[in-house]
Amino acid sequence: MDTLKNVTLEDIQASFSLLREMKKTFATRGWFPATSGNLSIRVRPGLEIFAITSSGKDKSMDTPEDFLIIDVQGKPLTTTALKPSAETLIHTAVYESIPDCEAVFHVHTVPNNLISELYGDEGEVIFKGQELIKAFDLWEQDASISIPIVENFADIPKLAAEIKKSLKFEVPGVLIRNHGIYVWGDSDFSAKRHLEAFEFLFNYHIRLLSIQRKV
Ligand SMILES: CSC[C@@H](O)[C@@H](O)C(=O)COP(=O)(O)O
Ligand SMILES: [Zn+2]
Repeated sequence: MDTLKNVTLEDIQASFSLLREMKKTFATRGWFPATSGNLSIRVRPGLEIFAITSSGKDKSMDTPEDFLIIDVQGKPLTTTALKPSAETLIHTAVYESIPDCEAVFHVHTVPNNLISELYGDEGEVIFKGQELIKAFDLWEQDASISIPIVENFADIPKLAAEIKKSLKFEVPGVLIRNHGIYVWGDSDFSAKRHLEAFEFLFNYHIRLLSIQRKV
């Protein structure tokens, strides 16, 4: 098991400041309504030590209590009164399933909730014919991407197991019905790129449907 001895204080501070910047950027976009959302990153490549947002905080505020360090079981690795995100097991499920995963981001937005509800019965939503699909490293002319949608179980271990079962190696995201999206990447940069691309596709699709008066 990886312990805190494997990382330096600088590693931890760097991961906290990276999460702080990301949190600020997403909060400015209104992606953390009502304390929702959570973010994590691997503190050092190859180690199962992660920085994650603490539970129940207003993610648009910047405080000294916003982040803590956990292991791959989701247990805090420091003595702290802070609680890791209530959805920590989803983060650890993704890190366990995707070997090169370095960052996992979760946001609740109206477009991602609408898409998850519109296509929830199908268990997936497929996008094609959009330039932004290239953000997922899909470069072919008729590339398409299918994003899995899972039901929103209140029981987090069950939800995490469901996500683990549904996630696809080549698609860096899963929608949870009427809840939000989890995305990841092999760096914080690519996880952010994936999240922005997903949200663009969702926004576009909802707006197109409403212009066409289909919703
Ligand atoms: C009203 S906040 C929604 C939460 O239940 C949850 O879905 C969420 O995203 C934030 O939980 P958190 O424990 O703060 O990480
Ligand atoms: Zn959530």
